[in-house]
Amino acid sequence: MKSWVQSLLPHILTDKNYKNSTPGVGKTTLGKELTSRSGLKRLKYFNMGDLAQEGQLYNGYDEEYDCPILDEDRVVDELENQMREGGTIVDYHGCDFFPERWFHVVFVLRTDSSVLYKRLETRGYGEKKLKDNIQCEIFQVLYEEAIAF
Ligand SMILES: Nc1ncnc2c1ncn2[C@@H]1O[C@H](COP(=O)(O)OP(=O)(O)O)[C@@H](O)[C@H]1O
Repeated sequence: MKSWVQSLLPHILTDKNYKNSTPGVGKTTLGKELTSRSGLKRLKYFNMGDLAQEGQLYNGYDEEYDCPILDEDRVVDELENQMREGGTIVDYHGCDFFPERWFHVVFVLRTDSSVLYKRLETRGYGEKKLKDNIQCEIFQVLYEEAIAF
């Protein structure tokens, strides 16, 4: 994934597995809701942001966007065994560095730009990060990425 896109977006839904979208569109909310409603054959939920933080799966820091840079190879290594089992929802903003064989379906969540703006503002995003994320949503960057996946 291009680093500027990676830094813009904090989180993909991946039985084989689901996920893909701009921050603030509702991936975490929906992912957890799906997991809680999945009954006895319960789906597993992985939030890539949390996973990366727990394992410190970073290979640098992006000063411009004030966020750590994900070490994609280590993330793939970390998830490989879990993904082989299936039944997993992966919550992340992009999908292009994940092996295609991991997923049955990728969902791209979308939110009206004005709603998204307020949500990201509430998160305390700086002006540049806020503006770039909104532009990313308007220009459908992650949607296009998912289509090409
Ligand atoms: N369907 C929805 N309707 C209204 N608010 C929502 C909905 N989904 C999420 N939200 C709210 O939007 C904010 C961002 O949701 P979140 O799930 O954290 O997004 P993401 O994981 O994509 O960053 C949260 O405050 C959440 O409560």
